[in-house]
Amino acid sequence: MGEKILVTGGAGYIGSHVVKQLSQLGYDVVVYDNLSTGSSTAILDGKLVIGDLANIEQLFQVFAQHQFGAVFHFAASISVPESLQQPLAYYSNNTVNTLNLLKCCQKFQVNKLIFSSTAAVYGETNDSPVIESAPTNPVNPYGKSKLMSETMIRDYSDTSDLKYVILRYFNVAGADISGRIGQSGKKAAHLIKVACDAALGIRNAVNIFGTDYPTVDGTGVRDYIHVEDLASAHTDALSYLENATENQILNCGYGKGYSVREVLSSVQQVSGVNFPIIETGRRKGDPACVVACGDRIKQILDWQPRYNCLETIVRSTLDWEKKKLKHNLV
Ligand SMILES: NC(=O)c1ccc[n+]([C@@H]2O[C@H](COP(=O)([O-])OP(=O)(O)OC[C@H]3O[C@@H](n4cnc5c(N)ncnc54)[C@H](O)[C@@H]3O)[C@@H](O)[C@H]2O)c1
Ligand SMILES: O=c1ccn([C@@H]2O[C@H](COP(=O)(O)OP(=O)(O)O[C@H]3O[C@H](CO)[C@@H](O)[C@H](O)[C@H]3O)[C@@H](O)[C@H]2O)c(=O)[nH]1
Repeated sequence: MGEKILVTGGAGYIGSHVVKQLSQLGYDVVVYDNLSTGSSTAILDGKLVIGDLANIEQLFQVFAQHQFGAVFHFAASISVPESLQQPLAYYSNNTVNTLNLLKCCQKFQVNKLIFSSTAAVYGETNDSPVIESAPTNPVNPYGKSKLMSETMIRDYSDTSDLKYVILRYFNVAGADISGRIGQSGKKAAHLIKVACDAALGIRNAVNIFGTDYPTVDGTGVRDYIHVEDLASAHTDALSYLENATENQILNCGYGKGYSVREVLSSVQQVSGVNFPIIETGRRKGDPACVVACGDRIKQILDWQPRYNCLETIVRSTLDWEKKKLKHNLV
């Protein structure tokens, strides 16, 4: 067996894809997850400990039981609109619970951390594509809660042996290429998933949130990254940390933006269903355009994305949503 790795939130959408790839590489994985949005069936390999990061005593026990070589920290609450309604819940789950995890790393001398951050830390930015050194001005509690976590990680690292890679994900979509896992969270309302649901008749229509943005066609522009490529960025980050002398903050995106209309048209074309589209007002907290400069991650980690194509991303999401429908998993 390889090095022992702790994966918080490994029963969730992105975490489960990383657990799969880590196991394929021979790592010995322990998932710590409260199953609030994740599912035990998403863990294809490795051991699951059901527990909440707020329960620091249980977390201490897990660290005491295993000698972890590294920690991947995915567990969090992830909905921007929900964070605007329940900011304190987001600061508790995303910021305070990251502090709990850092206390465990300190107590048990675990010195490698890979943290799931987000493009939401940049907020409204005039830069497109956005580089990692751009100002961080998050416009919603979700983004702020993640930026606070980044700050704690950086400050703790400055005074300890902790080495970290903070990965700032852009818009994650798609599913396991072999069709075994994908996004299952009931509250997930990401654009590509919602559009696939409409194509499959699970919902009647798709709302476009805002048509008056200063973008190519007035709708929001985002950089969509396939979850398999995002997962391989994590295993590359772990390899990097094996010999790292420097910490890294890296964007995870392809550097190409698509508007909401372009995404909807791709889903209609791939599915062959012209579901209704309703133009509505802007959603609070949404920036106009968020596109990564993805040069640094390729340079530092030698990351080589394999699924950099909107149609591929849409097709794999649609296949997964079809499978969920067929097996009554919706
Ligand atoms: N999905 C995206 O587009 C996206 C974009 C940027 C960043 N991220 C970040 O990636 C990470 C994973 O997101 P995801 O899309 O896989 O979400 P997800 O909801 O599918 O996964 C989160 C997992 O964490 C678990 N969890 C939540 N709170 C917990 C707690 N207190 N204790 C133990 N387990 C807990 C959930 O049960 C779930 O399994 C998050 O940190 C998120 O902020 C996601
Ligand atoms: O029914 C919908 C859903 C979304 N959108 C638009 O589609 C774009 C993408 O929205 P969505 O898929 O909800 O993702 P974001 O709000 O961009 O946020 C995602 O991407 C961020 C990083 O960029 C992550 O931090 C968040 O966790 C993740 O939800 C935005 O312009 C939305 O306004 C619609 O028009 N209609």
